[in-house]
Amino acid sequence: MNKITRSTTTKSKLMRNLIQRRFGAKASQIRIYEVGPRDGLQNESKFVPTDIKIELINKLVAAGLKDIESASFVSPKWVKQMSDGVDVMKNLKRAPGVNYPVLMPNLKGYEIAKQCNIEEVAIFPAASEGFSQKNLNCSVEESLARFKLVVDQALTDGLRVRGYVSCIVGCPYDGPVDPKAVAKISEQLLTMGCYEVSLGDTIGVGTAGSVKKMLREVLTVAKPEQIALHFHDTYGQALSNLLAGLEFGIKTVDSSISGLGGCPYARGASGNLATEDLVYFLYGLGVNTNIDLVKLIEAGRYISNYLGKPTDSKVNRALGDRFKKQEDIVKIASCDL
Ligand SMILES: CC(C)(COP(=O)([O-])OP(=O)([O-])OC[C@H]1O[C@@H](n2cnc3c(N)ncnc32)[C@H](O)[C@@H]1OP(=O)([O-])[O-])[C@@H](O)C(=O)NCCC(=O)NCCSC(=O)C[C@@](C)(O)CC(=O)[O-]
Repeated sequence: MNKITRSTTTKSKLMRNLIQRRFGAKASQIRIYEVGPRDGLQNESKFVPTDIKIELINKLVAAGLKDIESASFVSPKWVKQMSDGVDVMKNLKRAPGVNYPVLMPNLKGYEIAKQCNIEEVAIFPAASEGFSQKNLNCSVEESLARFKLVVDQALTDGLRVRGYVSCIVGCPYDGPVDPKAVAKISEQLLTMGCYEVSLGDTIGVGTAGSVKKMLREVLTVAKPEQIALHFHDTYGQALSNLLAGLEFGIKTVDSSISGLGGCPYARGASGNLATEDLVYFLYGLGVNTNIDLVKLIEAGRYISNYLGKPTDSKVNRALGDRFKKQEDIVKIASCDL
């Protein structure tokens, strides 16, 4: 073994050891939950035709993603972009081993979604009253009562249910959010029967400091393996917030292809953490995600080109067309240059 290869191998081993000490032995099992086809597209004003939505989902599957939130069944009067959920889910050819969850605000959405052979549903109360009123047209308490009906029915039908909590740090209408309120809703969702609670920094105001404070409270009522992190990158804090969250042993991360995303009812919100940036970041930590970054970048370009705007993923912009092989990108990310 020559000197350079030896030093590279030693560096990789050191990196793996560091990660295992810092993030636990199973850091390599981080699960990426892709929200691009739902959260990513719901905020786009130009209607994306069903076949483009389906092609995007297929490209994400080809890149290796295993959990892809594919549609929402909300009122078409509220979010027109998502009004073709039935067509998306009925025409999508499901790949084995891939989970295609869908989001809904009430039993009506559940009943429509149920016609589409779904296996997992997502519900989305907020930790703040102001956002609940704007996004769901009801109080937090009323929303929880509606969501309970969805959960009860879904569990009776043998489906899995994921719960989001929106506005985990700040609300565009009420300002700062008390971590205790986030913990309370998280606990209620778990008690209802959600297998996982995804903590959404809807407007991306969180910092590593505020996210840690919030997580300390939430983890008094939930185990790290019941929690997912969902960061919008409005203030450029998503990756540092994620690093803070990984230190608590959380192993599921939401992200959106090309950094698309945002809620039409959250003033000032921008896109989610970009999946390309997340995968690059994880490869840099020595975490093998089994995602093909070349194909992921291609998926990001596909949807950005369709939308006629540049990608919001910095990694996609930086790597672009320069690399055709996955191993070359992984080398850059892990500094094995
Ligand atoms: C909850 C409602 C429906 C209340 O809205 P409303 O106007 O109070 O409800 P309604 O019961 O009076 O219904 C109004 C109309 O919508 C119909 N309707 C009612 N429900 C459905 C349904 N499910 N599917 C299809 N149609 C539906 C209903 O039948 C009626 O039609 P009409 O009789 O007038 O012809 C509305 O506020 C809504 O749909 N909100 C959803 C808004 C949304 O999708 N926001 C984005 C997702 S949340 C998010 O992105 C955050 C997250 C999850 O990513 C995490 C994070 O980032 O923090």
